[in-house]
Amino acid sequence: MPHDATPAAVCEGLVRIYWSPSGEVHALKGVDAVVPAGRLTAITGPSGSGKSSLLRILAAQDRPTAGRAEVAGHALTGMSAHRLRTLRRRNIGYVFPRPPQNLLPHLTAREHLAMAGKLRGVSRADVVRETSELLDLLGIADRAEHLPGQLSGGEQQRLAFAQAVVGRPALVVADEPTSELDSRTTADLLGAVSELTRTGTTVVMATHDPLAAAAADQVIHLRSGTVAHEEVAGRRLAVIDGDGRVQLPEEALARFPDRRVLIELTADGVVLRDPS
Ligand SMILES: Nc1ncnc2c1ncn2[C@@H]1O[C@H](COP(=O)(O)OP(=O)(O)OP(=O)(O)O)[C@@H](O)[C@H]1O
Repeated sequence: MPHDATPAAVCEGLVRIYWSPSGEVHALKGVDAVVPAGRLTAITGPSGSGKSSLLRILAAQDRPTAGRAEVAGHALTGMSAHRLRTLRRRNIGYVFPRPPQNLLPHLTAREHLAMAGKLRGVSRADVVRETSELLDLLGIADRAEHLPGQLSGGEQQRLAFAQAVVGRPALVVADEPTSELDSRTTADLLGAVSELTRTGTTVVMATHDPLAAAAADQVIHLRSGTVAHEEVAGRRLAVIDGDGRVQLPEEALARFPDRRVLIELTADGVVLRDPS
C-alpha cells in the first residue's frame, strides 16, 4: 500500500462551538487527529458525538472555532474564503450519504467524471485516461454511458467516489457513504474504496456501520466531541491530548465511581487504581 509519510490532514485542539437560540453547543471540544495519506480512516461515535462537525472542517466547508486544522499541508484556520474555496475544489473530494445527492440525473457516468475533472483543473487528456482507470477500478466500466437513474444505489455510490477521486485530490471526505446500502452492496463498495486507497487515495469517512469501520486502516472514535480512542491494526489506543487528558473506556470508568484515581508508575507502565 503506498503510504506518504506526510499526513493528508492534521487536527490539533480542534474546537467547534455552534451558537443557537437555545444556547451554545460544544460539538468538538479539542480534537487531536491525524489522517494518514493513502489510507482509509473511519470516524465513528454515537449520534451527536461530532462526526459531521469534524468532517465539515476537514472538507473545508466549515471553520473551527479554535484549534488548528491542516489539509495537504495548508492550514485552514485563518484562510480567506476565496482560498478555502480553491482548496476545496482542487484538493478535496466529497461524497454525500444518499446516492442521488452526489449525482446529476442528466449526466452519464463519463460526463460526471469529465465535469469533476474540469472543476479540479485536470487536462482533458488526463480526465479521459483517469475516467477509464477509475471506472475500471471501481467495477463500473460497463456503466460509463449510463445515467444515474440506470444505476443501482451501490453503483451510484461507486460513481460518487470516482467523481470525488478524479484529479487525485489530497483528501476524499465521505459522510456515511454506505448508510443507504444493504450489507452486500456495502461490502462491495468498501472493497472498491480499499482499491482506491491502494492506489494512493486518502479517504476519511464518518460511519455508524461496523462493516465500514472494520474495513478501515484506522478508526477514530469520538465521544462527546473528543477522541475517545483510536483503533489501528486491530489495537485500541487511548489518545492523550495536548494537555495530558485521556478518556478512559466506559468499562474502565465504571471502576472509579468517585472519579478519583491513584496513578502508579511502574517499570511495565502506568497503573490506575481506585483510591478507596
Ligand atoms: N449547525 C448547527 N447548529 C447548532 N448545533 C449543531 C449544528 N450542527 C450540529 N450541531 C450539534 O452539534 C453536536 C454534534 O453534531 P454532529 O452532527 O457533528 O454529530 P454526529 O456525530 O455527526 O451525529 P449524527 O451521527 O447524528 O450525524 C450535536 O449536539 C448537534 O445537535
